[in-house]
Amino acid sequence: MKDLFADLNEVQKQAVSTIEGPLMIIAGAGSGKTRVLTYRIAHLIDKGVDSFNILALTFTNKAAREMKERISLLIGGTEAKNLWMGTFHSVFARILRAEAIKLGFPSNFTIYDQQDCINVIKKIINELQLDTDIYKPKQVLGRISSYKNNLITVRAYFNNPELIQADTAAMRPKIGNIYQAYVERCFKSGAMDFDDLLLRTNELLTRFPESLAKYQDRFRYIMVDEYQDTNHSQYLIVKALASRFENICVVGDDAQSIYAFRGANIKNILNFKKDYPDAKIIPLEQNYRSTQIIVEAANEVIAKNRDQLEKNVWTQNPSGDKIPVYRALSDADEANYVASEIFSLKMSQQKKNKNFAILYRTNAQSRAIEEALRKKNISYKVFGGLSFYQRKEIKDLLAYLRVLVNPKDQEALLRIINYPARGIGDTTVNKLIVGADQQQKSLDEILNQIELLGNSLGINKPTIDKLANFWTMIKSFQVLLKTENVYEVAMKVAVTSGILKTLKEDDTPEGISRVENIQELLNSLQGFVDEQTQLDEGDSSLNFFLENIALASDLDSRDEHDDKVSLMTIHLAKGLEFPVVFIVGLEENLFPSQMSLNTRQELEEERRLFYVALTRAQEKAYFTYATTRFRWGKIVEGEPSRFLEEICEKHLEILNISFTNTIRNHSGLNSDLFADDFAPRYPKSSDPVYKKLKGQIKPPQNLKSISNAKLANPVGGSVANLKIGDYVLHDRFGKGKVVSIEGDPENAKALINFENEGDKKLLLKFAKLKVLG
Ligand SMILES: Nc1ncnc2c1ncn2[C@@H]1O[C@H](COP(=O)(O)OP(=O)(O)OP(=O)(O)O)[C@@H](O)[C@H]1O
Ligand SMILES: [Mg+2]
Repeated sequence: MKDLFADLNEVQKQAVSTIEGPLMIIAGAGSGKTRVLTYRIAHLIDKGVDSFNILALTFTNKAAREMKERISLLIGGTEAKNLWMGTFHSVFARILRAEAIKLGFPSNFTIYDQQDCINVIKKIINELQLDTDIYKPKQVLGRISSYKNNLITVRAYFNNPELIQADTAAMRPKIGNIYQAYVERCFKSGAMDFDDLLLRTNELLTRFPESLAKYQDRFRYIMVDEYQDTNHSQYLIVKALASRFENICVVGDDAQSIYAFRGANIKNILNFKKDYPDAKIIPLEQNYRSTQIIVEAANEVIAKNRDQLEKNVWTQNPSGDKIPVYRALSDADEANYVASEIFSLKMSQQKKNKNFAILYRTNAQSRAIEEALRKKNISYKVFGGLSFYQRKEIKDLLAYLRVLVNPKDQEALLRIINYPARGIGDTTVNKLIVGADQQQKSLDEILNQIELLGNSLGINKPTIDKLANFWTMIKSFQVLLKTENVYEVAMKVAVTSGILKTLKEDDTPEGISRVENIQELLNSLQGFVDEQTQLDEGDSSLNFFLENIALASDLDSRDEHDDKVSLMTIHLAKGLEFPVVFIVGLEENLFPSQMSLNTRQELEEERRLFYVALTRAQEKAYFTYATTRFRWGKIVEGEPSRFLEEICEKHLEILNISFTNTIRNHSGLNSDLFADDFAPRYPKSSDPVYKKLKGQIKPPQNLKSISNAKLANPVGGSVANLKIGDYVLHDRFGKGKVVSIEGDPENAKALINFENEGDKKLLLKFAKLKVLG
């Protein structure tokens, strides 16, 4: 056991050793809040608190995993295993699984992602014959989400004339009706959306005192990181759970509250003292992350905000380099500058790709940067954006799996009922939906009796047969699920449903990459099965796999061993740190965003976002802006962001760079430079910059063009020739010896005896094996 206190300063020690009673740590960026939380948990366990009684809520599941690992290292042993740590959504999804029946939901309820929710809303808007230009589905969903996060149920909505009036005044009087239909439909489908995971937890804790008592008793020590970004619903859950023992510790930074648009409520910080009058409040002011210049520049910007708690963040770190400001002539120029700078720092300072982050305000900005990095052969990973699990082919296969677990999941069922095409048209589907509504049944109940009911629903015999065949197939997969592991079942689904066959018929590069994606999903299922069988109490159910996917944020896939430059929006970068950070697109109307210029509060949130971005940097930060940028299909001109002007010139190194990146002027006269931006500038249509920009508008090349032959056996030749008695090396299981091989060459499986992991049966097609001979 390590001396926990050796790694902490005096104030941090005080925070870690205060274990009883309410405690709030409100402190600046990089001052060790997350570190204190980690050490505090280790200290609690060291003091004899059962890890079973500790709950810690983090911003991402990855952050929770890392904290757990750190705690294990600090205290040794396996105690940290029992800790409940994760995001609000994943922790309370787990609780709801156990308690769902009480709320009228099946325990295998589906978790709808945003796309599922939007699909449901679109259908409702359509059925109510409303105009989607007025009732924009995404906006309607946002509205419903904000009601839910403020615990305004449908009934509460209709009892609140003010809300109804507000929606009516916004020319959307039917929002309440959509909300009502939406909630009913989700309930009928046995599905919860993200907001429901919190709303239903609140319902559970309020309606069922015995459940409240049970979890209060269990979670005797509660900790919340990034407290500034909790919403009302989360606040109430924490408050309810903590009300018995009041051992609650929240850490946060009001200057980093950046999720107001999603309902985060900064008042939660201000109310803490009211809720717990005895609360101890500890400020941390020493920043350990960044150079002096970065800390001072960040302080200067945030000082312009009126709504903030007084703080004095300082650091003993070296003063560091000034922050270069690069004025680019276009987004492509900006991207090339960033890529060249990364390239040269890698050369001159032996930096690794993973030491760099490029942060931007909107996802769309990544495209130009990606292109520039690709040209320089710098590997990168884009976080956010369209995640792997949202791709059509992946959602299709997942929809089959969802129906197996929860046949009431109507979104999933409608997605696959005629995919791949099996002659069940929209008219038939509508008849099924109408029939189900009339008979107060769910679609799966109708399908269960389709041979009996089909006729009365006006469906002809051949179509009834098709429906019956489809449903028999689904049932047969469900039976399989009882005996086979989830990988085997998914493989069977992909083949038998015809998904793989249909995708393989398309031999364009896009089609091939879809097949690859399906194989990647199957790989991850195999990985999941392997991983769960290794854990003593692993839950290897399909349900658990699907839940992990539904709750996974893209950030969870960040791998420290992956040497890649990180590209992400600033919102995602919260809590992270990188040696070198580029903040790009520092232009008025982009950052601060155009949408935020209406009120002081909105502008202040943008400024906090800037503060978050800059304080991610440890050794060096860069600012860039472009005087012209390709946005919304046209070229727009940009002025430097006001945030640049809020930083004292002495912290900046103004680079006056020509288009070719050669001449640098280190004059430091940023005001001159900014003045220059009011002068007429590029582009004119005859201008080379304009032409260059236009040249960029090509659709992105699909880089994957792997032949079908390779797809059929992605492992290549070596494993194909595997013999009994060969020694092999597996990524995770280590060294082993082949005991037997079975099955046809396409689907051969080998039983391998691993030195440390014992016997495992692996499908050679996917197993990452190296033959040692
Ligand atoms: N007492 C200390 N001695 C040495 N390093 C420290 C100390 N406290 C914190 N650090 C380091 O400083 C960095 C910032 O710490 P941490 O991430 O905990 O700060 P934070 O307050 O949570 O930041 P943010 O506001 O960005 O979430 C980390 O690399 C951490 O290991
Ligand atoms: Mg932190």
